Amino acid sequence: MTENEPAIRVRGLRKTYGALTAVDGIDLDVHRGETFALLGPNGAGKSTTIEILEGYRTRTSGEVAVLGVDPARGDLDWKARLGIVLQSTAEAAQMTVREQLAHFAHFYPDPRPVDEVIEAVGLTAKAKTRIGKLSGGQRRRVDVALGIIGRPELVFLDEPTTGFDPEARREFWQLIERLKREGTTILLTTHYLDEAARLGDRAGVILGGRLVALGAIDELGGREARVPIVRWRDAAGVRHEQRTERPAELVAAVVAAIGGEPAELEVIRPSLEDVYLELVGAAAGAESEPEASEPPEPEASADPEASEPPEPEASADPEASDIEGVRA
Ligand SMILES: Nc1ncnc2c1ncn2[C@@H]1O[C@H](COP(=O)(O)OP(=O)(O)OP(=O)(O)O)[C@@H](O)[C@H]1O
Repeated sequence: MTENEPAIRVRGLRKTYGALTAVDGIDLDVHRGETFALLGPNGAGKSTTIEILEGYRTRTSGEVAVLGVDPARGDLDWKARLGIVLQSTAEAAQMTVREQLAHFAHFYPDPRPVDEVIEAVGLTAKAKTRIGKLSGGQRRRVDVALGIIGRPELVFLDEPTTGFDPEARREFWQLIERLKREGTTILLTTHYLDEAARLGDRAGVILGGRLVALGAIDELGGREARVPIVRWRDAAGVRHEQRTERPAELVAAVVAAIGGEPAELEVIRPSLEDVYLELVGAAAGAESEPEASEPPEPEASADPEASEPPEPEASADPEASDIEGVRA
């Protein structure tokens, strides 16, 4: 792959499981060295997308290149350039943390030192503990450690901090920031919007298998969505709310008008979470309305089944069950 080629290039990606369309025509580039957050509610199609990129799932149609390689044809050398943290991983319960990491380090040409990785995920005190005896959050840290032990160019993190306590999440953020500084490309899915905002350079929101918003973290949803809101209560007790690009000016004017401190004054800058919830809410509202762009209308055909045309590739799916393949 060339310098300018994105780390991940996706065009028209579709995935159906029998009659269900889980991914419905996604176009996406993730640039080298960037941290991209893929956001969306449960069942939106994030894991399906990520697992296709990792080579763990076949796609129904579309083009995909990950580090210049089609994941459907990725060999072990290609896999060794990736770091993968799946949503859940079955580790060897009988092995200690250090044994497990040392075992996986052997699969890679230039692994990170085992103890350095153990420290980076905050498991130094548990290095000699059997994995079966770790807490859920501690096991998740082992998953993350396994994902980065091979010094990957590109890391896939599928809900990496689920089950972490707040302190562990902060430590994890520091670890990701370190990977970013080293130039690692990161594709992250998370339900924690503060995490996406803190770590992500850009984000995409996926809903019903479609990418409905894409952009820099602080621009997602458009400029309008980010305009600060000023709220206060006037001397008569009436509540006011106003959106303005110049909140300080407005507050100064209100103070001057009231002749003192306004009651219950708040200046709010909508967060990524506010914008995300608005996007998801708007899409849910639009879904209940008829879509002009998506025929057929009832009168378009005499065929009662014409509203759900069977698609050639949507028939028997050989992998409609579980993830195939193993970690590199
Ligand atoms: N192996 C499978 N067989 C059949 N349907 C599947 C399979 N895997 C996922 N699906 C369906 O595809 C859709 C997308 O699922 P996916 O796991 O990609 O969503 P997600 O966005 O990752 O959700 P979550 O946030 O809950 O992890 C869902 O409706 C899910 O039920």
